[in-house]
Amino acid sequence: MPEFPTLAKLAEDLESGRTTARKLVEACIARIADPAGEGQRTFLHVDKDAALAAADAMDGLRKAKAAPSRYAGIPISIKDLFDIKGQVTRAGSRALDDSPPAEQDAVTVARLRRAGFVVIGRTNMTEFAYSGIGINPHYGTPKGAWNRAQGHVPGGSSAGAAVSVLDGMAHGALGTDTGGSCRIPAAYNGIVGYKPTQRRVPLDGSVPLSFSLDSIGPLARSVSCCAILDAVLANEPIAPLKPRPIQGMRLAVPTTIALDDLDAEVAETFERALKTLSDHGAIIERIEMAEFHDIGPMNAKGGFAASESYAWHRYLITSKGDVYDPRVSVRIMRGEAQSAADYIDLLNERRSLIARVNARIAPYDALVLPTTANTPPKIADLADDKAFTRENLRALRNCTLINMIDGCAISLPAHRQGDVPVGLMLAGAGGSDRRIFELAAGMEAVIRV
Ligand SMILES: NC(=O)CC[C@H](N)C(=O)O
Repeated sequence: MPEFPTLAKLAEDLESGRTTARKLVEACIARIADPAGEGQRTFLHVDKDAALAAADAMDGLRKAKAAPSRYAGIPISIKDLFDIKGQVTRAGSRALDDSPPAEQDAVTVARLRRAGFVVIGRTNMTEFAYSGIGINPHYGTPKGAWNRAQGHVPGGSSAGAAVSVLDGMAHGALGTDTGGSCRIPAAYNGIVGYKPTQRRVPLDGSVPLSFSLDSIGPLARSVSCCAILDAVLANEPIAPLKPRPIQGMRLAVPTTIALDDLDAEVAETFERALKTLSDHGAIIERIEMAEFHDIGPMNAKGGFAASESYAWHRYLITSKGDVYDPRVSVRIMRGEAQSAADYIDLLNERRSLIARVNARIAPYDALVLPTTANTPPKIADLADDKAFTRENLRALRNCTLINMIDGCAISLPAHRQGDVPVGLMLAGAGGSDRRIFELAAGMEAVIRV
């Protein structure tokens, strides 16, 4: 598989004139169009003319020394969940086909454009962002990085986002993460995915799954690529990332739930990464997190996603229910049975959970855990609903813990070159985004021995 450049390398090449925005966009479009590749299933829409026009505009500004940032002209992909002015937002569904085109860009899309990034197209996703697996029965499922001849899932819901970065069809991707949807596809494809503290990045102009948990984040090829995109999304200055030395990092491994039922490759890779970190001087403590036991019962009636998505879908699903993926509609309809009191209980229980977990993890720099319990399953093995449900839960379980505690987290590739991709997740309390980036930058190079 070819190694594609980081945003820093692309910025250097643009600055020195070794490449241009037009060349970058043309190369991405050619890769998307390659009939032997995954482009057809990765993108739901590519506006070639608009991307080329934006690229030429950035090349012009750079020549005039007026580029809006060092990254101006770099093509990025946008998950189909976001509004792009003039385009219909379908959220990976057919139920929104008759919707009018968006009148304006989502706030996050507008921020990326303001920094000069070029929108290359809309990426495929699981319908309405449900599931961590990445299967879409309406538009096809892009094959993930692992064992392409056999066809393994890309992870989801930001499935096309991850594959677009993996295959050089874009150099960064805009995704969303409600229960792992930036981190899972990143882990399954050997790239980096980031879930920010929810409140840092505005949700305006994106289709909600669960507005309490939805977070908007990047998928890209390195920690610093994600930090750059995250800064743009949060409307913060793009500050150079100072990697934290591993020596002296205080890391906690939650032994409750997070290490249950791991595939052998996940367990081995995780333990090897911990050993490497400890050899480099990290102080690693395995801690019980009894609070995590509360989360399963909290979600027994479908959790926030059921009531919040049901509120959004209830009219649409009455008229268009037949075109929904039944695996999605069955989960949305769980919201019908939740009462207002159930929902209020959930809000209160979550508030208490966040306070207790934050107190427990306060002495540590970060939590460290496997991003997913499983390695990417074969697409063909998930035709059976039971197998799908089981693997979906194993994909989502660890990531969801962090959405429930209103935290932030990054998934880093931890496997050896050539092995099945396995992600290592570093997570912190809400608001510790900068620290998580600095810690991740410090360990990124050494954990992939
Ligand atoms: N969008 C996501 O992050 C997936 C999360 C969602 N909790 C699901 O179960 O499908």
